Amino acid sequence: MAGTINKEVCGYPLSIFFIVVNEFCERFSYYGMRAVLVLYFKYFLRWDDDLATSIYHTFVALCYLTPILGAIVADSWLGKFKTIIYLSIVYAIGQVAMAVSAIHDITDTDRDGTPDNMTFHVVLSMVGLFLIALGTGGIKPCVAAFGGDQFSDHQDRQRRTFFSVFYLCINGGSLLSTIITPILRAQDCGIHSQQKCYSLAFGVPAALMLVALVVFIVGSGMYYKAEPQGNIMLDVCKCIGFAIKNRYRHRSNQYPKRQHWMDWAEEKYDKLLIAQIKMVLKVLFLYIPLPMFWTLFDQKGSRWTLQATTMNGYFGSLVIQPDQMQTVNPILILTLVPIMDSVIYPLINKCGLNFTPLKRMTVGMLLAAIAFVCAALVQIEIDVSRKQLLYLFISSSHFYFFFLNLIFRKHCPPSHQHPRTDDITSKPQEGNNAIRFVNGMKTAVNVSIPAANFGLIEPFSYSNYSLIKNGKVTFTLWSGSQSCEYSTDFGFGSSYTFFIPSTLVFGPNCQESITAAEDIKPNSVHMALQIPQYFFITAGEVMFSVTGLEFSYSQAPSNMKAVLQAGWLFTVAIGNFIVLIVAELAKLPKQWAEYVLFASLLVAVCFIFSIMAYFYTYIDPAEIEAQFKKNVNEDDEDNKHKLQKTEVEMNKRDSIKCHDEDDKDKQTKM
Ligand SMILES: CC(C)C[C@H](N)C(=O)N1CCC[C@H]1C(=O)O
Repeated sequence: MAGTINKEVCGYPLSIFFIVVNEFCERFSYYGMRAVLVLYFKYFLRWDDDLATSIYHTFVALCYLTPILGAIVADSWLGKFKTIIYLSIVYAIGQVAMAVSAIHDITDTDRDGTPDNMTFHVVLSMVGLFLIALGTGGIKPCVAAFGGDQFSDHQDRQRRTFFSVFYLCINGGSLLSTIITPILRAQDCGIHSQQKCYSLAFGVPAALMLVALVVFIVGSGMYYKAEPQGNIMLDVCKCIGFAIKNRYRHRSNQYPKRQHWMDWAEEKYDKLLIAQIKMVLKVLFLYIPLPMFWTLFDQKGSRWTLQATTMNGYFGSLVIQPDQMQTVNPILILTLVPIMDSVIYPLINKCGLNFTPLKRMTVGMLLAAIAFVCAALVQIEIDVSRKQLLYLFISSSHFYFFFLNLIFRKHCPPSHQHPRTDDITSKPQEGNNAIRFVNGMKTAVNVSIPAANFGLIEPFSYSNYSLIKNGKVTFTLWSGSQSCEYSTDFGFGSSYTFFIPSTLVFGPNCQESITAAEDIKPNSVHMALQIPQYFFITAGEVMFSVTGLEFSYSQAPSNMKAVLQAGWLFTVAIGNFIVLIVAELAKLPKQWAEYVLFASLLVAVCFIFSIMAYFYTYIDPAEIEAQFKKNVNEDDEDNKHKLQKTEVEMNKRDSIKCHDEDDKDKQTKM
């Protein structure tokens, strides 16, 4: 950061305050919008589950692919500062487009609460998502690298702390927004008719993105802004291309070997550029095994959440929904990052162990593998409890149906004596409870709750199953003008059949008259058992991801800092793709076996990575670049001297020649 005067507070450049606040707001915006996106697709745009999931994952993957674009623009053309400003504007426009696309009143001409021109909403939201992916991905590598740029070469320790604080901000922002936006979405809003408020759930992230932009601009006067160094990526590609071609041209044994294949570009390209490309390639090569970490990490949003749906979420009086378990990750990040930085790493140092960045990343991968072993153990526990429940279910249902048949035979005309066979045999999805009613009365009964209507149940018949959430539910039973209420509490993943007896007396409540048969017991394995797996994956993330972020910065040449950050984020994108592929291909009969398979794969990859890391030599790019520049200057001096010498000699020769010619002239004249 030569030549910049930057205000410092406690040894840290003041400018980084604006950068971390910007990151906090940006991550709030991104994760907040993402938290309600699938529900928006499903309930607002009315897409089916498959389409909603595919578009969601495509969007997430795109967000981690666009960093390459942003990095190229920043390092080669606009510089990081301008790239962040321009792409943040694109990003904010995208968020506003999303918020507008979720206002149902815009096309609700008949005012029935549903949009009448769905194409408008779909097109606007897709344009919005594209702009968001471009913006969030584009600025992500630039913001991290721009933050790193604010430190001088001697501020290594401060820069490391910056990357930790940066990670804390990412997770602080995401934690807050994933709690807040679902609450906003659940509100009712609208001009002509009230609907779930997706526009507010997207509007608040849009506002936060504008705040992020303003905060970043306010800090403008304080930043160190490294100048872009021309179309560096084009030069890099050309240089690599030339090295390969030149090597191929000189493949015969008669040409002496060169130390590195990139040295074959020496005939045409600057030695500094070749050295810089070597630095980048070395790090990129090291990145090859890394997507496997993200493949495991990203499954906490899918497989682990599905696992939570088969568990019991009652924490005392607090009920945790399966998808809320994911917030354990950012919560743990907020506690583990400071503990690692101020206790664990210094302790390891004190023990005389050199815990290098690559060693930390290796341990991080191992911790993620342990997390998956924990997930497998929890899965085995769930499977065992389910087997017991299934056994209970089968044995109790035998008695139960025997009992029902007796009643039917006694009360039903022969034409109605058809006990149904489509009884539920497996646990309901997503932690819901499957409920049905049997009407033992001679008159039809209507049963309803605010969220579902079981319809009119004919005498001596069953209703269909309805899925309802956990918690206390009050059913209202109607027969003609008479009604009564029946309340009960549900856990997660159970199934009940409620029997309305012929002797039911309607009154204010019919609590005592209705009997419940438990077809499938509620989930018995507690969600708290997932905490160890969350702990290990998050501890792994702190060691792997925070370190990787800093490593990518510190090992990158000055003109390719953002590019290498983009390379790092690219490993996240590939990890996401692998999850998509695996979800399609891996059809292991047992879920716990799949977890063990992933853990083993990561251990294998980790082993390969540790070998690669062993051969990696840490460099100080600034020092190498300075050395090259010095050499070039010295060469320039040498060249100048040589040139001067040559000029003098040439002049001498010329004057001798002139003298000779003068003499000749003189002689001829004579
Ligand atoms: C999934 C959490 C909300 C965020 C996660 N702990 C995290 O910080 N990241 C996941 C991918 C990289 C990083 C991020 O930059 O968002």
